[in-house]
Amino acid sequence: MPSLMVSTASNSLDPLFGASSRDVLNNESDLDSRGGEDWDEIRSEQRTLDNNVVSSLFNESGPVESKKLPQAIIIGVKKGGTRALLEFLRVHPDIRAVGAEPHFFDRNYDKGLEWYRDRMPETQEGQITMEKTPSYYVTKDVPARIHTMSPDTRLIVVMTRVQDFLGLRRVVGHKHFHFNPAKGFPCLKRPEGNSKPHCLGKTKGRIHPNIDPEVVQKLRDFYQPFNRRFYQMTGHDFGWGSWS
Ligand SMILES: Nc1ncnc2c1ncn2[C@@H]1O[C@H](COP(=O)(O)OS(=O)(=O)O)[C@@H](OP(=O)(O)O)[C@H]1O
Repeated sequence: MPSLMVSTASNSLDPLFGASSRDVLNNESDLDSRGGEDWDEIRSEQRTLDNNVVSSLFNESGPVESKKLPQAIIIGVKKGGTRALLEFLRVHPDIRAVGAEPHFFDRNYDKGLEWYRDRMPETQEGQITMEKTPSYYVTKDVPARIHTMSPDTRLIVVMTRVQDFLGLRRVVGHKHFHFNPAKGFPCLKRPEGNSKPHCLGKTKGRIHPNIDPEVVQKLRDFYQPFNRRFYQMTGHDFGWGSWS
């Protein structure tokens, strides 16, 4: 299970963004934000989840709702399981999230905060508004921009293992998940009823190529000093590169 790093926008993430890393991944195909089949698939996944899972946990006759700027943003990392994390989080009744990646702080910043707010779902008092755009992690201007919006925004980075965060009530648990051996990861299921568990689509759970062990070793050696710096910053040794 991936883990999370949680920070607030007042904690600078600049050390993570070397000048050369600026926008380095923005030209890659972005399966969560491009048009076409993947997009449709995610939109339809979104609808299914909204209809089948989330809405069943909401009280329709609740107080008046309004759109708010996000208090928590999953900013990375790409391919770190950010979609799964967001979908799992939004099962919680105190979390409302926008399905599509808004890319506000990297690509759409000139559209302004009202444009951004308008992308967000309606929320009731006490609910947390969230979004995820993993390319924020590799865009140098993003931390300062989020800080300008609100220094209290929670920034979430998927690392290697899950910890408690956001101070949520314990509502979501094992009963909401089913491990799918073919996919190799857990999928959402409704705790009540016996409908089929809902897995994210074919862009998740790709078959990985075998990588030459020499190349793997080169990558480990290359990243070792960066990992060490990161362990120092976070005060936690993640042990990356030490497994065989
Ligand atoms: N439970 C669950 N559901 C769905 N996907 C899961 C899950 N757990 C991990 N993963 C793996 O997360 C990888 C995709 O990460 P992201 O959603 O962050 O991708 S993206 O950057 O937004 O395109 C993707 O990895 P790859 O298949 O290697 O691409 C998924 O397999």
